[in-house]
Amino acid sequence: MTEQTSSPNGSVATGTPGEDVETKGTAGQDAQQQTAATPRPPVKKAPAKKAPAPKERDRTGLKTFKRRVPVGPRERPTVIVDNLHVTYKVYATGKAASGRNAEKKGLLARTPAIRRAREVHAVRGISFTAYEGDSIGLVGTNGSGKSTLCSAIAGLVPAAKGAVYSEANPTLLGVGAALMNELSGERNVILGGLALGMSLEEVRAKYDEIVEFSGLKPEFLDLPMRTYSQGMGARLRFAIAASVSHQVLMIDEALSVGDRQFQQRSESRIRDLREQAGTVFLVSHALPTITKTCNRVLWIDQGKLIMDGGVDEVITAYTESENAADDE
Ligand SMILES: Nc1ncnc2c1ncn2[C@@H]1O[C@H](COP(=O)(O)OP(=O)(O)OP(=O)(O)O)[C@@H](O)[C@H]1O
Repeated sequence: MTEQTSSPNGSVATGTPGEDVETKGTAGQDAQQQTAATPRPPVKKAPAKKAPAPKERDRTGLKTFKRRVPVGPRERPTVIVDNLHVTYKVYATGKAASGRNAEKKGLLARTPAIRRAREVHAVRGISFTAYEGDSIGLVGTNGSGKSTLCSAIAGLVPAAKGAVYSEANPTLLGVGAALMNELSGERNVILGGLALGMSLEEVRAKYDEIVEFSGLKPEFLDLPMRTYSQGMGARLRFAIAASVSHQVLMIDEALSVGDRQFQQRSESRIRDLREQAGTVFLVSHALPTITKTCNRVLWIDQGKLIMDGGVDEVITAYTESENAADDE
């Protein structure tokens, strides 16, 4: 289990609270496998080095820890969110009315703008544990903190307080996920695949599958992404991201812009990812999509976790609360 850090090279440290930190990576595994396959002459054993002390906090304000007790595959926690708080500092411009503009306040006053810092407390003490095989829907009204929570899990926004621990580097797939607008769809498939850690050969091998999944017509692949509709862009992003297995994949409204056929394909792909023992978070206002793809739902309101439970239970409570608010 790792704390999600935002290290520039994307590496992730693994650890358990109170124990020493280990770095998880394929390089180390490869080295181990190589050692097993090729016998080497005995070498003098170096005195055991003291393992480095755990990182207290990185610049995201998150800690690193190592799991102590091995647990069964389906009970393996993949993400632990512990009393997480996220705040944004925003600057609101105000107008100081003075002199001949004294009576002209607001938009008409031509006096210098005053920048006032205001804090938005977007996530307020959320705690939960996600397990392998979980597909977790995040529901809540606009501005309740769902996207912020996902960004914090992905290490894209720092925690003001609390921590996020993650088994792997969570991948966040949002409607604004970074592809290059000036490049063609084809180039973006290659770029996106490389960004997800595939080699060029792997991307080439998966290219046709990605394009087919996206449902984009071949003639569009030569065109720059800026000429694509929002739905077409979202389909390509999802197709690229879904072409690799993710231990933790977060999808933030990225499915809502595709057509019905694409949504069905995506829902089925999310179920596959889940079955491959990954963890999927799905932010969506489309409750039927959540019902079809998730086994668990978190209801967030005003930055707080209101309910964490089975799909029917949480969706029913959330819908009732929404209906009651509409009646008021
Ligand atoms: N970059 C930002 N800077 C300042 N405030 C932000 C920023 N992003 C979000 N917020 C604020 O944080 C709060 C939570 O926003 P967030 O986008 O996480 O909610 P959400 O539940 O995902 O909303 P929606 O369903 O509309 O996408 C809101 O009050 C929002 O105004």
